[in-house]
Amino acid sequence: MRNQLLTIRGLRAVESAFQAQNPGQSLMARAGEAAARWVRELTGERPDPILVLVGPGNNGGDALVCARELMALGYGCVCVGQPATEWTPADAQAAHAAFIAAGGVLHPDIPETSSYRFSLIIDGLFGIGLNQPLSATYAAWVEAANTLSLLDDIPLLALDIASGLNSDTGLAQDICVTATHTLTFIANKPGLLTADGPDHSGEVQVCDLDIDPALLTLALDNEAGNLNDPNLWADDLPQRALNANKGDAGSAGLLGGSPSMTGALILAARSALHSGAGRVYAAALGNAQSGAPMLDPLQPEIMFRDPASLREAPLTALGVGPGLGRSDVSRAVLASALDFEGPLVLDADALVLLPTLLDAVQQRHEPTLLTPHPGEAAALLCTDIPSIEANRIQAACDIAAKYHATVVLKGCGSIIATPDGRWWINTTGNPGMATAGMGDVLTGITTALLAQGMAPEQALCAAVWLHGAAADVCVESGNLPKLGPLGLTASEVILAARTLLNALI
Ligand SMILES: NC(=O)C1=CN([C@@H]2O[C@H](COP(=O)(O)OP(=O)(O)OC[C@H]3O[C@@H](n4cnc5c(N)ncnc54)[C@H](O)[C@@H]3O)[C@@H](O)[C@H]2O)[C@@H](O)CC1
Ligand SMILES: [K+]
Repeated sequence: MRNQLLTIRGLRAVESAFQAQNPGQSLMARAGEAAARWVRELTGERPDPILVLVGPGNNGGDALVCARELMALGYGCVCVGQPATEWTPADAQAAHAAFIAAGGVLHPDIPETSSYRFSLIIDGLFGIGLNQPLSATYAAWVEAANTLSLLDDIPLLALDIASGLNSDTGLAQDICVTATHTLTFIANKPGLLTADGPDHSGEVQVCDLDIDPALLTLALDNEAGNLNDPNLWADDLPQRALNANKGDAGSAGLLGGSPSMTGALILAARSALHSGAGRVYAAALGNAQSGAPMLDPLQPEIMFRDPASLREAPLTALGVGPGLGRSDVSRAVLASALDFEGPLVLDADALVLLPTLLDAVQQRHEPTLLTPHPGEAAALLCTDIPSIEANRIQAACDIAAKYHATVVLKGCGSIIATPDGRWWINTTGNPGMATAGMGDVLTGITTALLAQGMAPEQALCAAVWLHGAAADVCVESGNLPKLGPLGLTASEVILAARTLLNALI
């Protein structure tokens, strides 16, 4: 259950099902109490006052329940918000009434803090009900909260989701809370994990409010996704029998490397080799006279072929695109690769050329996997990058459906999607990966796992997870030497991914 990612529609369905099954019980009380518990952990007993920002709906109700709990324990709370009106939702009205009855005061604005400091800020302005830009007053409170948190190093705890962040898409409004912690209710949400979400959510804890898991499963709609987690695919990772020979571990082919971009092909091939493929073949566009490599001196295990003869090798998976270029020759090579009767990974320039070969890719009988970054995704859907980033999950699902392919839309919170509309969000990885060659490494890992017999969905989820986790290992502060985020190289990620892969089998 903890791996499920619910859209707003799914969350509303769970809420309704809960209310139908448990009339009179308040999820808001559970949410507010859980928030107060985390505040106590974060601040310790009897700290300086806590600033509580209270919005007009149920998110504000959560904040008032939390404030009332804290006040009962002797905490000073400075609560800022508008009084309840006839339009305030019923649960939130009850929270307002109980707060006032307990002696609480709602301030119309954030008071001057020159004589004291806050120990923590609670963002209870908006949750999943946010459906328009923040008005001037709320925007001013958000900016003040962000500034106080940053300048005074104060924890900023968002209830459910940072105000200003879209729970489905992870898109932040121009003014949006930058939380250091988020306590999210019922289930995890895609908007916390992709696009702007991670930058605005801080440390995320999921509080399921003790909802019966069966009810959650029943109420799930077909839009729900999951976290990409090793439990989904670790059992499917390649195994080596004691009696194995290299033929049992598959043969990965990599095709690309036009004259000015041979490095991309070499990185992909090295990555496939270090991810367990029994044999790795690489073919660069051009010929020896035009400078195409026929040997990688640092990795002489890779067998180079020319593009025309690559398919004569006993390939069990083929990756096309790293350094492919966009020339007529590149397109012709790609068109011919679409006939490959085995799993095919398409990346980089192959993706940019693919819209002109739509029929051919749709008609493939064997699995196709696409690994676009947002720019390549825009080319695949004949749109622009902002349209892709506006709804990354939708974009990944649209590409998967259009090209009949298993897809990863790379970026912060990579989205893996299948043609039947299922999707996962990957949470490994870090900004150190924003460097040339990283995508080629992912192509190599994916092609190698497919070559060794993994199914497309599992292979892509595993490759994306390993790729990000390897980069995380490289930059983790406990691990010396610290290899990034600045200056992390794709080559270093290849080696770390090998270590993680072997730790998981
Ligand atoms: N309904 C339930 O069963 C539960 C709801 N919970 C809380 O309730 C939240 C959802 O509550 P609501 O649906 O009341 O929505 P919110 O509290 O997120 O938003 C309040 C209302 O403000 C209005 N609004 C949206 N954007 C605005 C803007 N920019 N400026 C001014 N007004 C705006 C909308 O009409 C919205 O309904 C969740 O995120 C969660 O925090 C929790 O208490 C758990 C249980
Ligand atoms: K909030």
